[in-house]
Amino acid sequence: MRTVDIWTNTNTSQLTTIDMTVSDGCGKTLRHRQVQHFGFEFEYGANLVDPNRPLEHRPIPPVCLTVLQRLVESGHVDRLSDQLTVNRYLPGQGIPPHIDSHSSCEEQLVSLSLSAQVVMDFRHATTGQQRSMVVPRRSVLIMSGDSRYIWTHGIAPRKSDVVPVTDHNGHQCLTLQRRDIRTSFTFRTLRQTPCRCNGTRTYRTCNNCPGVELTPTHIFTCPAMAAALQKIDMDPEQQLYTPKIVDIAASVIEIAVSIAVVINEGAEDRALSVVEGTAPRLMLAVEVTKNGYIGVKTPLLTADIKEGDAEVLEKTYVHKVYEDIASHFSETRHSPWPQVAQFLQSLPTGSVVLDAGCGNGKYLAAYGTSHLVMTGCDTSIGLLHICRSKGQDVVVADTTALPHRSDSVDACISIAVLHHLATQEVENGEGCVACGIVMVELDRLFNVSPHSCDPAFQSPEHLQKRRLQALQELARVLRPGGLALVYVWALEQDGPDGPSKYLKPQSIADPSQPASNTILPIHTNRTRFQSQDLFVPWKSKDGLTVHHRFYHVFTQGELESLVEQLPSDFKIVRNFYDSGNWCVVVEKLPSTQ
Ligand SMILES: O=C(O)CCC(=O)C(=O)O
Ligand SMILES: [Fe+2]
Repeated sequence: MRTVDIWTNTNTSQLTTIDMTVSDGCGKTLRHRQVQHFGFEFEYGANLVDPNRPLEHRPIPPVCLTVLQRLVESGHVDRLSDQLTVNRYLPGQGIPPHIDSHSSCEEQLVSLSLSAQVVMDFRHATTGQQRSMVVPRRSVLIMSGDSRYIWTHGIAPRKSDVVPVTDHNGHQCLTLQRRDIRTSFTFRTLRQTPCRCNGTRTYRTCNNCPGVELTPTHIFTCPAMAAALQKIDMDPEQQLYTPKIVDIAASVIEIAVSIAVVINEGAEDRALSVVEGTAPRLMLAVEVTKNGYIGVKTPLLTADIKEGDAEVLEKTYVHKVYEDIASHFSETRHSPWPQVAQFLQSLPTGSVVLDAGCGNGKYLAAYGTSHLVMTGCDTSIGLLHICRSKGQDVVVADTTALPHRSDSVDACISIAVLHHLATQEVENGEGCVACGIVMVELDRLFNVSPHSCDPAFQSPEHLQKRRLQALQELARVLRPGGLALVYVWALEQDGPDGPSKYLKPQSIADPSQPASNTILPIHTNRTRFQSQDLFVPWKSKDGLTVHHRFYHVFTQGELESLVEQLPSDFKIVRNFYDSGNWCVVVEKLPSTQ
């Protein structure tokens, strides 16, 4: 795969002549994006081009062919196309993973990107290998060979992408970049020569229904699927789409062969619509490989990703990572921190205590706490399994939306949780100062109204919103007179007793400037933090995979200023620094009524 820049000396303004209005049946507003076809219609649902139905009144605009001609002349593309699809994506929209039909279209696919960059995800249909690639604005992506036939391509429906960048010190970092409206031009050529794949790519026959092809539609109507789910005591419409999907997928697939989405030959729009009708959160993708074999199973995050940057960061770089590393992480988390244990030990006998973000439950059974009634919650199913195996009382819950009743617990602890909550404060160097959205000239040419940033995004309250929300939830569930202990990781790793144990003995202060807000640096473990928002790497046990966890490390006073935003019946009774963490004990004042 190569990306090619062809824009130098090209008059891109001519492309404004492309009419995106949805007027004559060739344009469509799909759930995911707006689409316009030229030359022939590419029928996304059926994944085919009908060669007998040319769009006579809608030929490919000459200006588009001129651009393509340049690519032919430069030897990048082998011929001019006869079919063009223009896709326009708003931030939050995408295209499901798919392989464009090869029975209808020749091998080479050309996709021209205007307006804004996006991250495109590729996945190898047989090995499951995944690659994400930034497709720059004003670039041409040419797919042929394996990238055309064996790798699926897709754009996740979200409002921002995490992309690799190099900071001013030459360090590799990841940065969160908001998406902007993007328009792509996909050129296809109707098939005239036999496909190289020799027709091996067919749907597999359903194990349950002899002679019936396992198309996406069939998967959702096959009685075997419902029966298989029943066998493992699952309601197909409800529980299938829970975070548990990762654990249960393997056993279900053994029984039913296939559940959920088949990504195949562009029939994905249909498959996904079936799923989205019933799936608010997670879905399972089953890929059909080149040989019609149903293989890779992948949990995909869907709807929630659209909600905003903070959720993207937390879901991808906190929740998913803890899910992936749960057992290894748990092995490294044994000893309760002494001051947390002391706090628990000091509580009156019979106190009901909530550990919000309990991880592997190390405080739920800490030494000297048998006089307490402990309950925990976390987002990681893997870690909660570990708690359950120890007989601990836990539920799945996000700390920003606790399921517990108001005024219901005598005390709560939130240890090393708030610093995983992201906000929208990550900025981009260009464009709007508050959110980094950059308007580029082509958007205006396409008649899109200029970006105007929501002023609410700029207020300090907004920037702290999710961390404050978590504190508010602790405050809500606490009974009047109850106490909450909160620990967050400190930016400052040098306390009154010298450098924290986290730092390597030889670690020296980094002389470089703190990284600007535009990038989220990848932190070097056991060194001092250079930035408040960062990714902290976690190496898998075999050393082969590095996961990145998002952190917002707190500066001195930041936690207190959050607590001060709680209603006036909350009072800080103690604030202190403990081994690289900022800590507060907060009391919900007894009711005066
Ligand atoms: O927007 C893009 O670049 C990809 C479009 C695409 O994959 C398609 O139309 O089949
Ligand atoms: Fe495609």
